[in-house]
Amino acid sequence: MATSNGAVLVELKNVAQRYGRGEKRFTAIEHINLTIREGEFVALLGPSGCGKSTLLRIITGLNRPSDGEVRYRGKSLNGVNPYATIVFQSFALFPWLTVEGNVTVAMRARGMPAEQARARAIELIDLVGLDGFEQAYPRELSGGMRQKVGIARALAANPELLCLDEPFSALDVLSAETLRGEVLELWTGGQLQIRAVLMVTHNIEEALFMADRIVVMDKGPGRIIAEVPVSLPHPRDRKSESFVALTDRVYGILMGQTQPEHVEFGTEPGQAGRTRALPNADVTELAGLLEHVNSTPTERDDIYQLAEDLGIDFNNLLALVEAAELLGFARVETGDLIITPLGETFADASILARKEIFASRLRRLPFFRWMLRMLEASGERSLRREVLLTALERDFPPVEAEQQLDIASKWGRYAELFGYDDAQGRFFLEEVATPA
Ligand SMILES: Nc1ncnc2c1ncn2[C@@H]1O[C@H](COP(=O)(O)OP(=O)(O)OP(=O)(O)O)[C@@H](O)[C@H]1O
Repeated sequence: MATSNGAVLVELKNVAQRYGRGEKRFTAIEHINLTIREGEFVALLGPSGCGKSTLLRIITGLNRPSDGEVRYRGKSLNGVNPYATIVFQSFALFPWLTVEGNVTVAMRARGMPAEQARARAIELIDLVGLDGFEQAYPRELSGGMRQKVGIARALAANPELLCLDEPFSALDVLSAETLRGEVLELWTGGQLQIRAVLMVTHNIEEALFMADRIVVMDKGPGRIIAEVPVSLPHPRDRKSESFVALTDRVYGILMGQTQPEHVEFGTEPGQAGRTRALPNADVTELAGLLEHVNSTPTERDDIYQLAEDLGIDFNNLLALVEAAELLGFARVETGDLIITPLGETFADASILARKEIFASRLRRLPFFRWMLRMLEASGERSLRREVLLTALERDFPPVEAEQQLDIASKWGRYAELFGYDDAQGRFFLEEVATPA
C-alpha cells in the first residue's frame, strides 16, 4: 500500500507551536516540515513531550500553529480539518450508549437522517468485526472490542486521513497484537475509504510493523530528527533480517548511538570472547530511575546526587545505570547520567509498550539470544535450570553463573520472552500469537 508518489494530502511548512505568553512563552515544536501522501501509513515516534499530540492537533485543525503553514490538498487549512479524524488511546466511548449508538452519534450530530446513520453504522460495525454486538454496551466489551468501536466511530465521519493516537497502548499484549493485525488487514485490504493513516506511538516495533514511514521526533524543542522509510511487504516478519536491521536503525536514532552494539555487548555464553555480565538491576527500580531522570529539568544528572535523591545505595544505583546503558536508555559522561530519547520513550510508555521495548532490547543481547536459542532448540521448548546453569559455568564462576541466571530470569519474565516454572525448576517459551 506504500505509494510515496500518491497525491499530497497534508503539507506542513516550517510549522511551530508556542504556548503561553511573556516569560512563560514556550516553544513546543518548531521547524516542522512534513508531507503525508495518499496511500501512506505514517508513524510518529518519539519521547513524551516532543509534541506528537500538538502535531496531531495542528493537522486535524484543532490548533492553529503559531508559525508556518498547514495545507490540506494544497489549500491552506483554516479551522477544523473536515477530512481528518482521531482515534484516542482511551477509547472515549459514551458508556450509556450501545455500540450502535456510539457509532451513530457523530453522524446524527452532523444531521444525517436516523435510518441512513443506522445503516452506515451497521456496515461499519460489521467491517471492524463486531457483527452481533450492535446492541452491547461498552462495559460488556473487552478493551480490544472497545477500540474497534472507536475505530468504527472515526470511520463514520468518512475521513480521508485517519489519525491514531497510541491506539493500542491501553490494551493487553495479546489484544494489542491481534488488533494491530486487524487494523492492518483493513488498511492493506483496501476496504476503507481512508487515504492515509497517521499513527502516534511510543512503540518502535509497532511503528515498524505497521507503517510505511517512521517520523522520529525529539524534544527540547520538539522537532523531527529523522524519517525512516519502511518498504517491507506485509505481513511483516519481525524476525526477518531486514526487519531487525531497520529496528536497529530506529533504535540507533533514538539512542543517539554510542558504540556499535557488537563491541558493547560481548559474545554469547560458550563462544570465544568475553560474555558481558548482566548488571544486577531490578526492572522496576530501573523504570523508577528513568522516570526520575526524565522528570528533572536538566539534561544531565549527577550520579552521586541521583543516589541521594532516590535514597538508594550507590552500588545499587551503579547497577541500574549500567543496565540503562546496556539497554540503550542512557549514556554516562563524566559522572553524569544522560537519558537517551529511547530511555525517555521507555519512561513515558504504557506498561505494555515498556515490556515490548524491553523485550526487543533484550533480544539484542547475546546472553538472551543464546538463552532463547537453547530453549527453541530443545524439543519441548523448555529446559531445566541446571542445564543452563552448567552451560553458564563455562563463562562465569559458579556463584556468579547462578546470579546471572537469576537476573536473566527476572528480566526475561518481565519482558515476557520466556516463563519460569518454580516448582519444576524449568524455563519455557511462551506461545505468543503473532498476526499472520
Ligand atoms: N495547551 C498547552 N499549554 C501549554 N503547554 C502545552 C499545551 N499543550 C502541550 N503543551 C506542552 O507542549 C509540549 C508538547 O506536548 P505534546 O502533548 O504535544 O507532546 P507529546 O509528544 O504528544 O507527549 P505525550 O507522548 O506525553 O502525549 C509539552 O511540553 C507540553 O507540556
